[in-house]
Amino acid sequence: MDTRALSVFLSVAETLNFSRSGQALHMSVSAVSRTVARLEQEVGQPLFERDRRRVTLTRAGNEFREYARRSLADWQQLQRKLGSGGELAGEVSLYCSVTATYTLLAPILAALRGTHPSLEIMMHTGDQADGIGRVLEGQDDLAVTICPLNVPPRLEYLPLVESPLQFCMPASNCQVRERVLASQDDGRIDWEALPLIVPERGTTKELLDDWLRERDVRPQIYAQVAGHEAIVAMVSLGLGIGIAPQLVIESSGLGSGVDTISLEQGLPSLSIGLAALRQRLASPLVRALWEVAGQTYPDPV
Ligand SMILES: CC(=O)[C@](C)(O)C(=O)O
Repeated sequence: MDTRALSVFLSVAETLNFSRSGQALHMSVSAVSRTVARLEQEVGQPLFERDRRRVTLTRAGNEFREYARRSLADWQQLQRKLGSGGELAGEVSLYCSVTATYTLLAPILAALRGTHPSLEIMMHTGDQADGIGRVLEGQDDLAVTICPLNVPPRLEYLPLVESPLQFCMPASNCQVRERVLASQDDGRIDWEALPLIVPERGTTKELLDDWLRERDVRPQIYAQVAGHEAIVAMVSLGLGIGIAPQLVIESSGLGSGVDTISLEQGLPSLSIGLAALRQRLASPLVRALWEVAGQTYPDPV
C-alpha cells in the first residue's frame, strides 16, 4: 500500500501548491508532480486542474481526497492495533476452568508474554463442559476443554495434554471411604451402594454414563455438579465418590483430601486441549495463541 503517495496527494490538496508541498515533504517539485501524475493514471482522471496561476481540485480530486483520508486513517488505526514494528496487539477471549488457568495455561501465557507482549487475554472461567458451546456460539475465541467425543466440523481441536479420568473417594476416614475399602477387599466395588457425585453435563458425563451402562450399574446419584473442581471439593468433604481428570485431582489443593480409586478397568484417558472455530483461526491473534500453545505442548500423548 503506497500510503506515501496518498500523503503527497493530501498535502497538495491542502496547499494547492506543488512547490509548497514539495518543501513541506522534503521532495522536489518534480517528484511531487510525478507522484500526483501516477495517482491520476491509476484513478483514470485528473485530480487537479492546473493553469499558470493556480491549482484546483477536480470533482474526482475531491472524491479521491475523501478516499485518501479514510484510507490513511484506517491504515494508521491498523498500525496502532498491530503495535509498532508489526507486533501483534489486541484481545483474544479464552474460556477455561479455574484449574486450567493455573495448570495448562500458565506456561502458555508465560510464553506469550515473551513472543507477543501486546496480545491480551480476556479470560472467562467456568465449567469446562461449556467451552465447546461458547466457542460455537462465538462467545469466546478459544476454550480449553476435554476433547468432545465428536468434534463438530466447524471446530478445530488442538490436543495439549492427556489425563486419565479417575474415580476418587474421600481421603479422610468416613463412611463413604470405609464402604469403598470394604467392597474393594471383596474384589469388586458395589457401585450401586455408593453415593456418586457426577458431572452435570459434558464429555466426562457421557463417558461415565457409558462406563456405568456397560456394567449394568444403576448408580445412586448424590449430586450432579458443574465443574470437576466442585466434584473434587464435595468428595473431599466425605459426601460421596466422584470422577475428575487426574489433572484436576492433583492440582486441586485438595489433593490430599481425595484419593483416586484404582480399578482394573477404569475410565478412559482424556485429551485436554484448545478448541476454536476454524473461521476464527484466520485471525492472526487467535492463531498466535494457538501456535504458542502447540509449541508449549509439542507432544500431547
Ligand atoms: C479440561 C480442563 O480444563 C480440566 C483441567 O481438565 C478440567 O477443568 O476439567
